[in-house]
Amino acid sequence: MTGRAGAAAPARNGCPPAALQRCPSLSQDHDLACKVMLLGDSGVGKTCFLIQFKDGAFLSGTFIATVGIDFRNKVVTVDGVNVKLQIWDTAGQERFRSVTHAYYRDAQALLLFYDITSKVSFDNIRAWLSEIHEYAQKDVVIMLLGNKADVSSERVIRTEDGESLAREYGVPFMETSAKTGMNVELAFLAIAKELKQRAVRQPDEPRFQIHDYIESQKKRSSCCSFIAEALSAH
Ligand SMILES: Nc1nc2c(ncn2[C@@H]2O[C@H](COP(=O)(O)OP(=O)(O)OP(=O)(O)O)[C@@H](O)[C@H]2O)c(=O)[nH]1
Repeated sequence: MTGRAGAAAPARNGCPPAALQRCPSLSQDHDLACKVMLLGDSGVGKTCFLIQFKDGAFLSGTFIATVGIDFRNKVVTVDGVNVKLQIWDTAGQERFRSVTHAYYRDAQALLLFYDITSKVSFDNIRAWLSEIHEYAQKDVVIMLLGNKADVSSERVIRTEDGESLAREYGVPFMETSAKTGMNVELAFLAIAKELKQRAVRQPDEPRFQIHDYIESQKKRSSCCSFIAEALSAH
C-alpha cells in the first residue's frame, strides 16, 4: 500500500536535473513524492481536514470514525516543483494504535491535531508526541494544529495555550478549521515547501524557515470565526 512512485522524469519548471536526482521519487505527474500522516485523538477532525484539502468540501453530519488507516494523494506546486503529497489519515481510536505505529517510520511529515473544544484531545498531545519520538524518523517535520477554530462558542483551549505547547516542543503551530477551510491549504503547503527544500535545495538558496512562513501566512481564528459566524447568520 505504500506505493512509492517509480521512473525518473525529465526536470521541469526550472528545477535543475541534478537537484531532482536527489528527490525521494520521480514520476510523470510529479517531481517529488512525500508521505504525510495525520495524527490525533478520534474526532478532532483529521478526515474532514483531508477532505477539505483534497476536495474543498466539509463532511458535516454523522461522525464516522476512521477504521485503521487510509490515504489520498494530492499534487501541489511549490516554487515550480510538483510535490505529490501522499496523505495518510489514521484512526484516532486507541484500539488502532498498533496498526498506525507501523506507518510512522516512512512518514516525512506529521500533522498532529487537537480540537480546540476538547481539553482531553489537547492534554493527549504530549502522549502523541512521545509516540512520535518513539516510532517516527528523527528528522520528521511535525506541525501542531488546533482544529475546529470556527466553533468559538465552545472553545476550551486558548490560542496562547496551543502556541505555548508548540514552543515548548519547538514545532510550528496554527489553529485551523476543516469546516471553513481556514489554514488547511497553508498547513500542507508549508509541509510541501519544507520537504521540497530538503530534497532539492540549491547551495546558494537560503534555508526555508517553516515557522516564519507560517507566522507570515496564517489567518487568526478570531477573524475567521467572525466571518464564519457572519456567513452562517445569513
Ligand atoms: N465545526 C467543526 N466541526 C468539525 C471540524 N472538523 C471536523 N468536524 C466534525 O468533527 C467530527 C469528527 O471529524 P472527523 O474528521 O471524522 O474526525 P477524525 O479525527 O478523523 O476521527 P477518527 O477517524 O476517529 O480518528 C465530525 O462530526 C465532523 O463533522 C471543524 O473544523 N469544525
